Amino acid sequence: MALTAVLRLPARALLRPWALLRGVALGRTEAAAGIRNGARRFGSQHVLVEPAAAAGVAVMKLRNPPVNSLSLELLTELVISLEKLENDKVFRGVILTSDCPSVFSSGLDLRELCGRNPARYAEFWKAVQEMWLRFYLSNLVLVAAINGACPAGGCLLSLTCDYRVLADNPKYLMGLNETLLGIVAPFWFKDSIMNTIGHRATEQALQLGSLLPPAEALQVGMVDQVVPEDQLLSTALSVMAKWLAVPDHARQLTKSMIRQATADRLLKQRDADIQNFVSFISKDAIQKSLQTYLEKLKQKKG
Ligand SMILES: CCCCCCCCCCC/C=C/C(=O)SCCNC(=O)CCNC(=O)[C@H](O)C(C)(C)COP(=O)(O)OP(=O)(O)OC[C@H]1O[C@@H](n2cnc3c(N)ncnc32)[C@H](O)[C@@H]1OP(=O)(O)O
Repeated sequence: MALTAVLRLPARALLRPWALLRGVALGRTEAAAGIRNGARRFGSQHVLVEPAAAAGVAVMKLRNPPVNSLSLELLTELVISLEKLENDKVFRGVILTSDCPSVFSSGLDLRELCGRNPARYAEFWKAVQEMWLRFYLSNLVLVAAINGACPAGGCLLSLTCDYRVLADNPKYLMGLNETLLGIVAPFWFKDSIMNTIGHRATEQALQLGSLLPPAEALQVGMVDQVVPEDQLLSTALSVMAKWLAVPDHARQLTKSMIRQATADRLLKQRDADIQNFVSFISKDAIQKSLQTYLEKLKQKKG
């Protein structure tokens, strides 16, 4: 960033060196535009973060076109962006949404699950674990504004949030559909959904790999609200206002009391979970099933 541009920055940006780094990542024009509007805006290649109209609230947008598949890069950038917001005392809540049309996130990037070597699988899985742990245990209030399809890992990401609002569109299917790919959702995916929709509903949803349309997702409790698409952000902001009316320390301790035990199950066996993943995903039969699924997805268009 040129010295003249630095000098034009407001004092509060200079007090936060990472705010300058964001500017570098965004490119000078975009960063400067954000600051000129009085709004601090930052981002990385795949995650855009901008302050919402409400004080203390940031909107975090996934932007890994075309379908926000959760690649190693996107997972890493999500964790870094959340950490930056947690370290910036200005922010108390985050609205998580998508910058890609009609898809919130297509789940884990299938290209990360096929044809890679064991070391890369291990690195990728560590990043999936890290994303889940950091979002699930975040001190901030996280509200998911789900503006598109939300299968598998995308659903998992939304389940880390404190509240989910889904836009009412029959194409916006949501759920943990791993079994339909011939793979198995690990225990902490299962814990996330079971803590949200309960034991019986999980037995069905997880074994069947159900992808639910909005009305059914609401009925089973996978989301807390379904609203017309043009009201998604305003609803997320109203929900956020309600959650932010509670004193942070009391809410944070309560959240941790409810969620820590679930997170500890993974924390106690992170390495074993990575080894399980690597040996499972490396099996010929699993690779074949994933390749077939990926090819079907590609052929869908033709
Ligand atoms: C004993 C126990 C041990 C346990 C050990 C662990 C086991 C492993 C656990 C792994 C858990 C996995 C979790 C996952 O998240 S797997 C990913 C599952 N995701 C899906 O099934 C969704 C697939 N995608 C779709 O259904 C559609 O793409 C979607 C509805 C999201 C959007 O549809 P749309 O029509 O808008 O777009 P297209 O389908 O045309 O897709 C556009 C291009 O994007 C590619 N694509 C789609 N999804 C993915 C993906 N997840 N990863 C990579 N690429 C993806 C698609 O192929 C198109 O590509 P092309 O343009 O090249 O054709």
